[in-house]
Order: sequence, then C-alpha cells, then structure tokens
Amino acid sequence: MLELKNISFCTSEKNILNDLNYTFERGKTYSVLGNNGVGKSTLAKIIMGLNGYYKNHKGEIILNNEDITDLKIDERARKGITMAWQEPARFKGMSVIDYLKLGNKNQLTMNDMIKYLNLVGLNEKYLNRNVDKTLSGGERKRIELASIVILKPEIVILDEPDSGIDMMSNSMIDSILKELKNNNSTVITITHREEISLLSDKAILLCNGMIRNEGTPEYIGNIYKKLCDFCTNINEPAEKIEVKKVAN
Ligand SMILES: Nc1ncnc2c1ncn2[C@@H]1O[C@H](COP(=O)(O)OP(=O)(O)OP(=O)(O)O)[C@@H](O)[C@H]1O
Repeated sequence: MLELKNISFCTSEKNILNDLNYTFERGKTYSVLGNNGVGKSTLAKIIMGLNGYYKNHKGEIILNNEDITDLKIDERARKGITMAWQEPARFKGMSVIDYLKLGNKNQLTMNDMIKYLNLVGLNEKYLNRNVDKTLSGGERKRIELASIVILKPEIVILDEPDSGIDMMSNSMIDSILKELKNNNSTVITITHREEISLLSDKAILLCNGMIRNEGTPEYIGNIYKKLCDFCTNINEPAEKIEVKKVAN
C-alpha cells in the first residue's frame, strides 16, 4: 500500500502539486489522467524519489506503513518501486537477454524471455539485439515494459505506456497490466488518453496539481471528456479554477 499524504511541490514560479492525498492499494491498477502540465510526471518523480524532487516536496510518502519520504531513488528501488519512463534509457553494449535478466537473474529461462517479448509484441529475434540506439524508441519502450513485468515490482509507474509505440493496441497494454496485477504489483499508469485509463481498476483526474476527482475509470473518463477536452485554464493558478462543477 502506498500512501501520499499532503504532497505539495512548488518551484520559485508556481505551485505544481497542491496538497495531494491518496492511497494506492496493493495489487490494484490506477490511472492518473490529466491534460499536459497538470503535474502527472512531477507526481511520478516524487513517488520515485528523483533528485531535485524527493527532498523538495512537502508531505509524506508511506509504503506499507513505513515512511519512505527521506529515501533516495535507489533505496526506494530496493523496496520495489520502479517506473517505465516515457523516454526509455539506452544501455550501450548490453544485450536484450542481459537487460531482461537484470530483473530476475536466477529463474528466467529463454522460453520465459520469449514469452515476455511476445507479450509486448516482439519476437525472439530481439534477444540478441543491444538495448542501445540501434533499437527504435518504440522497441526500447516495449523491451522496458517486458523487463518491468519480469521484475515483479511492488509499485510500478507507467508513464504514457503507449506513447511512441505505433502498433501497441489497448489489448496489449491490457495484457501487460493483467500480468502485473497477477504478480500483485500496484500499477499507476500516467496518461492523457481516456481509452488507456479505462484499462485500470480506478482512476484519478489531476487538474492543476490537485486531485479533481477519483472513481471508476468510466466516471473519471466522462468528467475528463466534459471538462478537460476544452479546458482553457491549463496552468492557471489553482484558485482561479472552479473545480467542483460536474456532478456524478
Ligand atoms: N523543475 C521545474 N521547474 C519549473 N517548472 C516545472 C518543473 N517541473 C515541471 N514544471 C512545470 O510544472 C507543470 C507540471 O509539469 P509535469 O511535467 O508534471 O506535467 P504533466 O502533467 O506530466 O504534463 P505532460 O502531460 O505534458 O507530460 C508544467 O507546467 C511544467 O512546465
């Protein structure tokens, strides 16, 4: 269980997150939905404990009743918090096999690796490729998603899992989420696409650094369509936005 308590983050210019409170339950899938610039990635960086974020926010982060607010990114990683970045990293000289084995050195068979590559829409020919610039961004992203499934993380944040991936269908993302859920991972998917948010158990709508609404993905998707598609208040100070206009 991951609890966010009174999380705020501001730069010298503006408040990016405003007093966020939320509890993510173990083994459930969540979507964080919101327009560009509402604070989705900032929230992810704070949960991950990135430099420049983990000491500079207000509020507490509690993982399974343990306060991890002061832990750095590597210490949080050891506790099972991980993330698939919008822009996946390159690892010069590292083969896909070695990269996938980083998550599970001892028990991972070749057949397993092929199964997880297939899950993300790649075939076994990729095993001997290197995770470097010779792979396209979309291919690296798929391989990163496969590695995360293999890792069986406690908490995983998927930042725009479909961005830059032409052929990744919603059903493929759904299969990845189901595989993570089967492993009892808590999944937080950041997206601004309603179709993607519909694949989660629960959804949160962020607006100007605040949780605007939470509920079923269908309910949140509806509000998102009504309010956010035509929003002209993006990046306005919070107090200028009337946030409670739409009823159930
Ligand atoms: N270090 C920073 N310094 C100044 N402003 C920042 C910083 N980090 C983020 N911002 C601003 O805070 C706001 C929220 O940024 P964030 O990246 O969290 O948004 P987002 O919801 O993930 O957007 P997108 O959907 O475009 O990725 C944006 O207006 C951004 O320009």
